[in-house]
Amino acid sequence: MTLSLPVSVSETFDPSRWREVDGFPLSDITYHRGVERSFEGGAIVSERDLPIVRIAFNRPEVRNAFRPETVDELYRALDHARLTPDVGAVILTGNGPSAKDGGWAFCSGGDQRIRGNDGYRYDGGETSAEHAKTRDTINPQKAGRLHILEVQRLIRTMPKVVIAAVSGWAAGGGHSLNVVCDLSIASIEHGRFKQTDADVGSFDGGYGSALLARQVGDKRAREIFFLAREYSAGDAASWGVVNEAVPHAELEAKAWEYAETVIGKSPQAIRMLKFAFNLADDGIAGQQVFAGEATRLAYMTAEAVEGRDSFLEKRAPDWSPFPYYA
Ligand SMILES: CC(C)(COP(=O)(O)OP(=O)(O)OC[C@H]1O[C@@H](n2cnc3c(N)ncnc32)[C@H](O)[C@@H]1OP(=O)(O)O)[C@@H](O)C(=O)NCCC(=O)NCCSC(=O)CCC(=O)c1ccccc1C(=O)O
Repeated sequence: MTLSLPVSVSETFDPSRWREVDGFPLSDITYHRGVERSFEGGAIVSERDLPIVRIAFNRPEVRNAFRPETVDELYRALDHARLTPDVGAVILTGNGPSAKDGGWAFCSGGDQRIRGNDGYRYDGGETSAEHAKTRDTINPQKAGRLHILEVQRLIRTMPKVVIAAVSGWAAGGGHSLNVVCDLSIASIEHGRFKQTDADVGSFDGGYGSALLARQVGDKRAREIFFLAREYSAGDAASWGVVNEAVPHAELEAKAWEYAETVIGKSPQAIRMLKFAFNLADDGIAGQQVFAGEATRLAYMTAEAVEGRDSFLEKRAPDWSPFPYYA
């Protein structure tokens, strides 16, 4: 097999770090796995997977707005990353710039052109031209969806660290996606933030507002939603909406650095910490996720093995070797 670099998908993308993930027919996002390569005379002689993936919105001409197909693809890629046991960190970003006007976006939320009364509508396939997709091209057979909220829950509950690399606009539902990611880095030149939900008659009354208030404080969160004013990457860093603002050219390298640091830690400790951070805010659902991991740990003990084996061997369990710790 000849090893080669992947096609570049964004000006911020470094093909030497990534390979395309096979088996995913994608149109609205891109999905790559981090690799370490060795070269001889300019040719790649070997390639080793690293525990990092890169998932990116790929609709730069509409500021990376999402339609139901985008959300389906995003969910599938994130879930694949969740289930891949040797992946520990996910970088979520937006490809760019727009070929139309050079603008950059992380994500501008739901695609307003195909918003119906019951949610966002699937494409009817009448046109493949991205810019011609309007409410007249939707598929009338398929119900509207608001399943970006399922993506939010997946990011929140996946036992891996999701790092937002905010390459441009984070607006509306894109603003909320940044909020729900575990860590965030924004481009100083192009990272711009605006919570436009109330401008277009939408409202993220879940993580997008509640977690934002945790991050920036209640008054500031209300300001961001009620006034819907644009704010900069610098503001976002000083308010706690992102961890750091860095020069655009360094954005993905910084995200990689964060991911590399995270995967240098104990997978179990990171998993337990992420779920512990979520627990109080997520109520019983958060407790369930944390307790699920605690159960996995318990299954690894001789005490739990004795419980299973005694059942299978049709005998009374012998708990005597196991102290009542205090
Ligand atoms: C993001 C902007 C501020 C960028 O402004 P600017 O740089 O001046 O670029 P524009 O010229 O406006 O845009 C370029 C081009 O892109 C098109 N476009 C941009 N955003 C969208 C979009 N969201 N949908 C469709 N098209 C978009 C724009 O029309 C231009 O196209 P041309 O053909 O070239 O003219 C600015 O673009 C902007 O404000 N965009 C809209 C932001 C917005 O309001 N988004 C929707 C918020 S509501 C939402 O996201 C709902 C999400 C959801 O599903 C949900 C469901 C249930 C509960 C909660 C949620 C949730 O909020 O998450």
